[in-house]
Amino acid sequence: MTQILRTRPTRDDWLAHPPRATVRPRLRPWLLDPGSLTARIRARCERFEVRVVRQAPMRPHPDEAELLGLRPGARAWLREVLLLADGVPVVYARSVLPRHNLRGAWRLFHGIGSRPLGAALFSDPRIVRQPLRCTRLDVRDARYHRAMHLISGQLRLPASLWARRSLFRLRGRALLVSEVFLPTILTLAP
Ligand SMILES: C=C(O[C@@H]1C=C(C(=O)O)C=C[C@H]1O)C(=O)O
Repeated sequence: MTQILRTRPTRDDWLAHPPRATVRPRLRPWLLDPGSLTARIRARCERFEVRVVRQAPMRPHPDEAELLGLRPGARAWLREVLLLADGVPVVYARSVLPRHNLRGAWRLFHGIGSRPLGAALFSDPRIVRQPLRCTRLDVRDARYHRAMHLISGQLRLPASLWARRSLFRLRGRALLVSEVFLPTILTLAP
């Protein structure tokens, strides 16, 4: 019998609240904090660093495209970074911006370089964050494998990783930011 792997997570797998039964208590504040993840990490380490892994036009994950109202297969601007606390990767983050949103107000996205996106997002009162959603990524999801690839040799990944995401809107135009928490996030104070 051929096993049909559903591509997941689909939209309905992203939850408004992390389930108490499956999310470790120390991880919950990281999934739920509506503030800047950059600021939260910075407050818990000596040296914070954004390592830009890729910033280029790419096809987003199907559920990302759906959330951004892009037709399947459409390309968008993808920014992938690792956030490091005292030299250790603690988050794999990916931000997706529809290319037609790149002009105008979201042009900040283009030139941000290795400065943390969050610093720009949370300093502009015109930018509104939509509610956070979270999910557990496992080997069925390309983002799990991407995180695995990016930190291969540095960390051993568990069978699944919790992630959160939210839309940021500026003049109605959306940017999707997703943050995958690596096991090392638990070495920081909750
Ligand atoms: C949205 C934020 O920006 C962080 C920094 C990012 C970047 O520099 O690409 C991406 C995602 C976030 O973890 C934040 O700090 O909350």
